[in-house]
Amino acid sequence: MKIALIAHDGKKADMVHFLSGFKDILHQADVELVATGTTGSHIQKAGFEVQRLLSGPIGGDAQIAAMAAQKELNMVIFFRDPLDKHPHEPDVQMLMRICDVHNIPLATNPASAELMFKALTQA
Ligand SMILES: O=C(CO)COP(=O)(O)O
Repeated sequence: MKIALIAHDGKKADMVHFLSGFKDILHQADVELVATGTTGSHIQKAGFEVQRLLSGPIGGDAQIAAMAAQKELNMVIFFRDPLDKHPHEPDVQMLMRICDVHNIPLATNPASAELMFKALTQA
């Protein structure tokens, strides 16, 4: 199970808080985490093992999209900040589109992500 994690700056604390509530699942041997650069450093500091890609604005979102297109991801958690502007908005839209093209579960807020993670515990 490979899970991609991305959070805009205004949502990084929410991401760490969210993941901390699911430590048991996330520390399982068959769970791999991958994240955009800065999100990944926050996640690492919180004690999780995570593969860090480029920072979002310089291509990290695009790298995650490429992994999704190659069917390397089982799930994408992308906490977007709808109240902020992002210079790489085209990459953000592209990543979400690719998830839809390939039918990859995508959560863009903690409530949806929680439902998806709870489903994992029942699988
Ligand atoms: O910009 C992002 C998502 O669009 C996230 O990138 P960082 O994790 O590098 O901040």
